[in-house]
Formats: sequence, C-alpha cells, structure tokens
Amino acid sequence: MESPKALGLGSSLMSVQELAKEPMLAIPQPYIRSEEEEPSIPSHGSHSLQTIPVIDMNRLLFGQTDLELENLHFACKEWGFFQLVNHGVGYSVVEKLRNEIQGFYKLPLEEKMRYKRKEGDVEGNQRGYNNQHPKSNPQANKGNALGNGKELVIYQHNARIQRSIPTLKDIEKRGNESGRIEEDSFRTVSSTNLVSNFEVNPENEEEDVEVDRIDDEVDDIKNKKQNSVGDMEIQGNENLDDMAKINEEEAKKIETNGINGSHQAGLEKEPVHEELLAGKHIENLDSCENNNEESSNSDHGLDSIVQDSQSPLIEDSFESVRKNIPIQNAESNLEVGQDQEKEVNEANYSGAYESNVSLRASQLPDINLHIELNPSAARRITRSMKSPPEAVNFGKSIIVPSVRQLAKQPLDKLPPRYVHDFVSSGLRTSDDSSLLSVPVIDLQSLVSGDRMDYELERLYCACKDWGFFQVINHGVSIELLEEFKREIVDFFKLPSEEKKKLWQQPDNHEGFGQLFVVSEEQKLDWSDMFFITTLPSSLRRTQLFELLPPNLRETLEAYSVEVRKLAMTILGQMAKALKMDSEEMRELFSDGVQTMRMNYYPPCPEPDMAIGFSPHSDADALTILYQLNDINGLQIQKEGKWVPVKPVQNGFIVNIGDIMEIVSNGVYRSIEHRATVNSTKERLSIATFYSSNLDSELGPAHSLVGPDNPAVFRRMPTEEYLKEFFARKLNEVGPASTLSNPQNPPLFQRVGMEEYVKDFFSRKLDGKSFLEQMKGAENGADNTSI
Ligand SMILES: O=C(O)CCC(=O)C(=O)O
Ligand SMILES: [Fe+2]
Repeated sequence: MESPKALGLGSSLMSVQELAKEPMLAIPQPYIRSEEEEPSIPSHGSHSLQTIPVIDMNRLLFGQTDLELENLHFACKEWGFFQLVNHGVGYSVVEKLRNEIQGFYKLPLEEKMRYKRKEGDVEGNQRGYNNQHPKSNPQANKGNALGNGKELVIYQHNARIQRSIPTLKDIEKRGNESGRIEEDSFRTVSSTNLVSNFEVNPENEEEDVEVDRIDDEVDDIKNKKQNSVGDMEIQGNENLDDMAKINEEEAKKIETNGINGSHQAGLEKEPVHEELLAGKHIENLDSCENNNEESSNSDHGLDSIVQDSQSPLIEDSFESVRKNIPIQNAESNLEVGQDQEKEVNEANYSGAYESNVSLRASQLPDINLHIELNPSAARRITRSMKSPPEAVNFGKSIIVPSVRQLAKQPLDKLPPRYVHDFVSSGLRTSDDSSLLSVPVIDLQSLVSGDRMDYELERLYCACKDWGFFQVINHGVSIELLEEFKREIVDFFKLPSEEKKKLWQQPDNHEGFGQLFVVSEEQKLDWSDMFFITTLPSSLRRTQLFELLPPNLRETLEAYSVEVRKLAMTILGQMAKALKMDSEEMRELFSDGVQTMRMNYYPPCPEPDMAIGFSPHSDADALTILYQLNDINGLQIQKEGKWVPVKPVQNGFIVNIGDIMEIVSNGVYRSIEHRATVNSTKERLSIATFYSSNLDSELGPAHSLVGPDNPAVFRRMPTEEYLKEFFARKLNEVGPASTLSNPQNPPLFQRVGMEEYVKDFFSRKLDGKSFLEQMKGAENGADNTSI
C-alpha cells in the first residue's frame, strides 16, 4: 500500500478521501484507535427502536407551546440530543450548500493541494479544522481560500442561521412567560465553519490582528469580574474554558460532509471562518439582544435581520415559520443524512442542561445548533431536576414463588395460599355488569380539530364519573406496541434460570415476583409480575436494566418515552378540563416518576376461587395500561358492581390514580379495580404508572383552591408536614390538629412524594385504604362524598 507521502500529501496532512481510493487490506496504523480511545457509551446493536426525540419548532412557537416545551425539557434532560423540524432554515439554502461542499471535496487532488495546510502549521494529525483556539494555533482560522461563489453560499447559510436565533430567543421568551425558563436561559452560539482541508493565507497580517484582537477580548472578558451580559459573568473563566474545550472536542469528533456549523447569537455576517470563540460569543450575544430590542415592531424581533438579509432564498421558509405556515420542505429535509451516524459527543452534553446542550439537526446533517444555558438557569433547572445519586428504594416485598411455574404442573386444586375468601373479601363478581362500558376518548380529537371542546367535556366526565377511559389515536406507534408485546411475551417465557437473575431481592421489590406481600400468611394473587422503575433515569436500578435482554431493554426505553409523552399530553388535557393551571400540572409532573409493571396471569385451575390482582386503586397519578391479548380480566368498580373492561384494539386503558384524585382535589376519581383469571387462557398486560416529581409536594393543586372555592384546602410545606407525618403512627389517620384549618378542612394532607411512594409499597394492597389515610380526617369530609 502506498504511504500518504507517496500520495503526495506529506506527513502532516493525509487526505482520507484519497487514501480510501487506494486498495487496502487493513486500515493504516494512524487510524486505528487504541482500546482506551474507544467510546465508553455502550452500543445496543444495530437494531434499535429508540429514536432521538423530535422537536417541532413550529409547534414550540405557535402551536402547542407548553407541550412542546415539555418535550424539549425532556429531550434535553433524558437524551441530551434532539432533532429539530420546522426550524425555518431553508432547505434550498442547505441543499445548495451541501452541493457546493460536495463539489469542493470532488475537486481534483492538485486543486485541493492549493488549500493544503502547510507542514508544521498544525500540531499532530489535525486535519485542518478551524475550530482550534487561536492561542494554540494563531495561524488557524484566518481568511478564506474559497472562491467567491462559495463565499456567497456560506454567507447565505450563515445569515440563515442568524435569523433563527431570535426564534430560539423566542422559545426562551415563551418559556419565560410561562415561568418555565428564565430569561436569558438560552445562549445560542452560532458559527459556520468549514472543516475542509483548506488553507488560509498566513501572510495576511490584518487577519492576524483580528485574531489577536479577539484573543485579547477573551482575556479581557475572562478577567472581568463584572461584564455586560448579566448571568454570564457567574460562569466566568470556567465557562470560557469549557466552551473552548467543547469546541475543540467537537472539531475532533464531528467530521461531517465538510461543514461543522455551530450556532452563535448575533454572529456578524463574516463569511466562512468565524471562530468558535467564547469572547466572540459574548460580544455577539449582546448585539443579538440589541437587535431584538430595536425591532420592537417585529413579531419575534426578526425584522432587523430580515432587512439585513440579501438572500431571497432566506425569505421563503422563514416567512412560513413566522406566519405559522408549515414549511413544505420540512419533510423532505428528513431524508437528508438520515442514515448519518450520530455521534454522541459527550463533551456536548456532559452535564447536559447543566452547562451545554447540543442540538443537532440531523435532517440537516451539516448544521449543529448549540444552545447553552446560562449558569443561573442551569443551576435552577438542575436543582429542579435534582435526583438522588442512586436509585431510590421504594420498598420491598416478601419473595414468593413463580405462579407460572406452579401453573405448569398438573393441578386439580388451587394451592391454599391462592384461595381467597370471596364472601368476606367481597370479591364475588356481580351478575349483570356488562351493559356499562368505559368511555373511549379520541386523543386526536382532543388536541386538534373542531371537536376539541366536546372531547374535553367527555374526558372530564370520564375522569370524574368513571376514573377510567380508553384512549385511541394516541400517537404511539403500533409497530412499537407490537414489538414490545412480542418481547414481553418472550420475557415471561425465559427459562427459570434466566428469570432467577431478574427476580426480586429481599431488600427491593423491582424484578420478577409479586408486590405488597408483607406477611407469610397473606393470600397471594394468581399472577407473576415484573416491576421496574423507568423514569427519571437517575432512579433506575442499572444492575436490573443491564440484565434485561438487550432488545427488550431498547424497546422498553422507547416505549417508556412514548408513554411518558402520552401521559403528559393527557395530564395537560386534564388540567384544561379541570380548569387547573396547566403550568402547575406541568411543574408537578415534568420530571415524574414512571414505573412499569408487566403482569402475567397464567391459566388457573379454579378461577372463581382465585384472583389475578386483588382489588386496589393505583397509587400514581395516571396509569396507562396496554393489554397484550384479547382476554378479558380487568374489572372496575362502578355503581357497586364489578364492570369488565373490554380493551379496544390498539388502544390504551387509562385510569386515574390516587395522586390525581388528590391533585384534582377529589374531582377526578381513583377507582378500585382488579384482574380476574381464566381457566384455560393466560393473560398479559403492561401497566405504566406515572407519578409526580419525586421532590414535589403532594396535595390538591394550588390553582384549584382559593377564596371562590368553598372547599378550600390549606397549604403545607413538605418539611413541616413530614415532621408531623413522622410524629404519628403510620396507621393513624389525619394530620395533626395544628395543621388543620377548622374553617376549610382539607380533604388530603400534603406529603413528600418519596415518603408517599415508600409508604404505599410498605403495605398490603387493600382497596383504596391508602388514599383514605391521606385524607385530612380531623375535620375532613368523607371520601365517598367527593
Ligand atoms: O392486568 C390488568 O388489567 C390490571 C393491572 C393493574 O391494575 C395494575 O397493574 O395496577
Ligand atoms: Fe392497577
């Protein structure tokens, strides 16, 4: 094989493009990475159902702002990556740029050599990236060796990016209006850098001066204790260094089709070689903000930039965004670079949301948008997302044998531990209950179209009168559901040896087994289940996750994300129906705890004497149940009867849990339900439980109580409450007298979320007894009267 030198490239600069043209049996040594260099991020194989969240800028700005903001928050926190659609960056601009760059790479070698970096200019085997800090390479990033035509393209591209900056500022504004995001939370950092192998003119003294000036500015800003950009000063040197580090890292890692674009606020229209430089960021941020202020007549502070724009190409798509017209090209953008490898650049999201979030528009593979949070916003958000460093142990359950294994044996009679006393437990099924059926809510009609009000009213009634409904047109992909179904069916079929590894541990109830088993004498349910905490990811028991079959783990994660999204949408609609402040609802659930319980009910020799799942109400706010096969089993309490729920195809069964009954101040009902078993058929279901944030205060929504509301509920700081909580025996009902308000007794106490969940799991399942205990019973109303 010819050496790079033989290819006429010199030792300091190897054209991989040329190298790859040569026949070779092995990769040349310099390109082989040592084991230590290998990324530590585990790969889950080629098959993946997980998709990076997609944020719709159009929705964010004009449509379902709250919902999309929520998605944005989630994407930043849980993924550190997301894709942006309807972003307003014109497809034609990017397409043209892409063509130009591709053309540039196709130039004959001799012509490319004109742009070759001179030996010694760059240390090591850097391949001509321009992102180096000028301190380490003052010669870099100066000038532009491209012809005029190319300059024009870059210029347009750059201007295009500038124009999306106020749009991002607008996101911040919207977030700020709703109290979600602090002003100046986002700093958009933009620059368009060619990362091609072209050289600049080192003789150009003026350019040197410019670089030095920028360099001095950085030093200046670093030294300043007070600077003009408010929160930025808190970040100080650390931030500037970080930014430089991140950009350097990025330059090394991201090798796209020739462009590495980052995004900086207010970037002046300098062509091509804008340095990714912290000082410049700050300077330009100011100018962007000024621009926004000046254009007070503009909807989004865009006009000044629009006027500056000299490119008609820019106008089309952006106007679409401004006028809330979907961009025609947005879909076709999806095709561009879709199969480009996404490189998870840890530098970009180390401390994601704490310091730096990278938004990669994968549809536009050449553009990275970097959004930075200012430090105070980052701290606030980090605080609000603060979760314990380790998974919280919500509880334990006495370990019991597998019912599936038991059911495999030839059994004429039910083993005594599974025989329930139906008379005293009230488990007997009522005769005629099939005339009633659970309402079906069409989510699509609920969120758009002209039936929204009607559907909202139906939702309200379903939550209030039934506490249960089924949801169709929910937006969760049927393929995902099918895949998940297959994997869960296989999961319960795993050999016992494999299952043992995933069985509950004496100190924790996650895994295979049963929940709520608190004594050896207690009757058991005729079912196996697998219980797992899925969100927030900081609460996961990683050792359990790692033991899951890889395909299942991936699908589970994808499903978890989808169901969370669905839960947030439903919660938002519930808030609307309740006339509750939707922001309060969002605050309460933004970082909600999600757990899943996969239920397996084997055929039972004496189904009338057993129960698959004892009557209970769910402790969470919202349960989303996916029934895997068409066997009836779920029954709910309605008007003194057990009403069977027949699942609609591809729908979810949703029910109100105790938390939502509390939050809604008793308006929405957490209904007792149970699962019966079948003599010949197995039944499977997956319940996903969504609860409020672990560090939230649990109690009736503030926005639902007030002077005009006769049933006023008092407020209680968690800490104060917890003192009272621990000062009494668990089974005692009601808050201490000092905490009750004789005029307006609260129905429910406020309690720390973590304690609530732990307490829930520490007892035997017994209908709604736990919710009863949450009532402020001192002067409290009877739950049945709600
Ligand atoms: O399997 C079912 O239908 C009911 C499951 C259930 O109620 C639960 O997991 O909380
Ligand atoms: Fe349940």
